[in-house]
Amino acid sequence: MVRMVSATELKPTTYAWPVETTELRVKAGRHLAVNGLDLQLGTGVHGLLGPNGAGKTTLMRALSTVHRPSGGQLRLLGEDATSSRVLRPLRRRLGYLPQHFGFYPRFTVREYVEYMAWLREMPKAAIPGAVQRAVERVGLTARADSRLKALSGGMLRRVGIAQAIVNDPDLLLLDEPTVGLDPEQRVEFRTLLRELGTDSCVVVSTHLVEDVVAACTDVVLVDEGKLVWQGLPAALIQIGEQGGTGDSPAERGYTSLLSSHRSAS
Ligand SMILES: Nc1ncnc2c1ncn2[C@@H]1O[C@H](COP(=O)(O)OP(=O)(O)OP(=O)(O)O)[C@@H](O)[C@H]1O
Repeated sequence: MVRMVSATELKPTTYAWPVETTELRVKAGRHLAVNGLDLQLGTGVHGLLGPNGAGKTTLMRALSTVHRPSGGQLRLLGEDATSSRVLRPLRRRLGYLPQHFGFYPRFTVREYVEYMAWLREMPKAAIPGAVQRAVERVGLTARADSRLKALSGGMLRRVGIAQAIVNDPDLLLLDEPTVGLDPEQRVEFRTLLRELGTDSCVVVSTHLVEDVVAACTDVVLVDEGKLVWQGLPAALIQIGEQGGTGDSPAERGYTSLLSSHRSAS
């Protein structure tokens, strides 16, 4: 089959990093949950790790443009994401699965993903095919016409992933996407992540270090709203081979990096 290549795909990329933050500060309520974060993320799958309260969800909300930073710089896909002028075209190129996403229980899977495609201002004629592809990619073809209220928690999470990828985003943000997925689905999801990361920037927030090692090209560790460490999964494993607590080298690498960061600060 011959695929049509759009003008957008042929346009040269004029930015070095799909995500670039400098001294980024973002509030959650009155709390400065992201507190001076410097980060550069390229094409690939970035696993965002950190303990409870580290600021991962707040960062994801800022990257998705839902939450406006209170200071510092945020550049997304080459645009200054703090400028309201660029938000609308920028949002068409983003995909976001929030930690808790709202939905209308009486919508079917297909109707919901269609609705999200429409909100992202996709061309009308492209929507039915894009919805079908997204639903197939998350393994929900057989349930495409089921109402959301009839789905299990893991299936709903997969619907959330489908709506996030329906517009083939250049920047895809997934906040704890594997919560509630059964082991078989998690393995399939890792394959999907690897595919998505070949030509876009994917940021996945998770507590599952093994998912990061299996599917990510880059590890980003944050604590108290700051960057603690960034590197290859293999480097995390290597650190874990020298010490730390946990059931796998990657987990030991994670705990070891966090404890040396905490004792240094
Ligand atoms: N609405 C709010 N008001 C005040 N503080 C908040 C609010 N939301 C989050 N916080 C605080 O901001 C910090 C970062 O929260 P955030 O949810 O971003 O962390 P997280 O890394 O996603 O945590 P988890 O792994 O538990 O999901 C925490 O200390 C949290 O208590």
